[in-house]
Amino acid sequence: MDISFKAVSHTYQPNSPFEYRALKDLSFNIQSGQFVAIVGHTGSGKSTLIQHLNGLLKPTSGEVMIGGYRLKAGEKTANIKGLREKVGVVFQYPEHQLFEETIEKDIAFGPKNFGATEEEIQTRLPKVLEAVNLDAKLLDRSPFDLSGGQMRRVAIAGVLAMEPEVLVLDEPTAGLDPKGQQEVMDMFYRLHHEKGLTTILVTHSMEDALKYADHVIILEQGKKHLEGQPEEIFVQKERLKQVQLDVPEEIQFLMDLKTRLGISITYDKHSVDDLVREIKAQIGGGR
Ligand SMILES: Nc1ncnc2c1ncn2[C@@H]1O[C@H](COP(=O)(O)OP(=O)(O)OP(=O)(O)O)[C@@H](O)[C@H]1O
Repeated sequence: MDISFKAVSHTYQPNSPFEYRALKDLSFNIQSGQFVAIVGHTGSGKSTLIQHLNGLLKPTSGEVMIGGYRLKAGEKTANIKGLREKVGVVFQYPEHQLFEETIEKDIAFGPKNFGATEEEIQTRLPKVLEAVNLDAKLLDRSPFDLSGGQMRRVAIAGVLAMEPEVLVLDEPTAGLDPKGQQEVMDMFYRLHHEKGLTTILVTHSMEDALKYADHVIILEQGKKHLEGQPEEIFVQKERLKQVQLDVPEEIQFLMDLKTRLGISITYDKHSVDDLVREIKAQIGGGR
């Protein structure tokens, strides 16, 4: 689904002493099928932004379009349930929201709520278990018997079981060890391509944004600071520094190669082997 924000502002608790303008005149477009990273410091408005994607929040002014669904102040969104079915949100620490007595019931909760039949649920279950790499033998167990990493997979399976078209991920790897982080991100990346999803990832990791996203939006105090393709955005060291963000390690490495050794390699999601080959070619290092 195409998504657009048109001059969106969001003010919390308006006309009260606690009034806070968390989004300020924000405009951008996301095309169906894109993998977008939203990056920004604590308090820059990332969570506020993503809550507009499934109608948990509405703009105070401006307009959000998600496919054919419109969110606008003073206007009732037609069929908001349909929107929530199509936009799956994996909130931070989603395992905290598990509550059913078995894993099967927890995964089935969302689809059931949206009217999926028992038969449909039984067809979806093996697929989502496979996607998150969970053993079907666990279905009758309590989610609370599992490890933290497995509990998160159950929670993610519950979102996938809704068969969303748009997947919104709010820091999905927070609190996982490095191996778990990579597994979870690789899983989302695979799903994104296999299912032709539109994916919106909120992250603090410049490396993840570089590795997985094809479009990046950097927020600062509720405003758009930078937007574009990762390889355009992440070379802008000074602009990133203004908002206390660093150039991702891989890009910094390529920049250092250029300034220190005169080796010029354009960023292109290299594997280590590709990189070694290119460096060798430039320094005349033979095979
Ligand atoms: N319910 C609320 N009432 C008042 N202010 C709020 C509310 N929720 C968030 N804010 C404020 O809005 C600003 C943006 O918050 P938001 O959670 O969107 O930022 P964020 O970029 O997601 O931060 P983090 O990385 O810490 O999750 C913050 O200054 C926050 O204090």
